[in-house]
Amino acid sequence: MTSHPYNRQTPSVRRKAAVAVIVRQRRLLVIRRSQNVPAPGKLCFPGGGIQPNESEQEAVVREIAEEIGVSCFPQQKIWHSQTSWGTDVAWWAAEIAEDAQIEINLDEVAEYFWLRPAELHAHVDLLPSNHEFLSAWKAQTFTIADFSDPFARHADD
Ligand SMILES: Nc1nc2c([nH]c(=O)n2[C@H]2C[C@H](O)[C@@H](COP(=O)(O)OP(=O)(O)OP(=O)(O)O)O2)c(=O)[nH]1
Repeated sequence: MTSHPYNRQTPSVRRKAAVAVIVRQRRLLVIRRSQNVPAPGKLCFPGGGIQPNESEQEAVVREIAEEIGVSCFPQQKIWHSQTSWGTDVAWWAAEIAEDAQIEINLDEVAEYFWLRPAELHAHVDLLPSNHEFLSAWKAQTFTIADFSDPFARHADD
């Protein structure tokens, strides 16, 4: 048996998820998953499973409201992947208001951070599929508006 964090899911059930990539001042909004959810303690983006009859954008909006208590505005689908445990993940660039007050739902989220892509890439607790996302970004498989060279050192870093 493999030991990935989601291996208790039935392989024949293809699940879909949508996550929000939220950027502020060259940093990404990252959550640490609580102890009550699969992959406890891992770092990832806010997001989650898409419910039946829900669009990817609707799932992003709902999950971000549930997890971090803010309104979120999906802008563009930037990537799509399939995890090693068979979940289809849609990666959406999304915005929150500059003055949005983040209030995490402690049932699902232990804490949140704003991290540079390089810091996240090097983090030992990063969810493996998010590592793949960062590698694809680094390889310019996709781009994110106003953030063309995410791993370059910057004067403000
Ligand atoms: N939330 C989130 N899920 C991610 C990321 N990267 C990634 O591969 N996933 C995968 C893990 C899961 O297979 C799926 C959604 O996970 P989840 O556990 O957050 O979703 P959820 O709370 O809605 O779970 P459920 O209620 O649908 O069972 O997407 C990410 O950055 N954030």
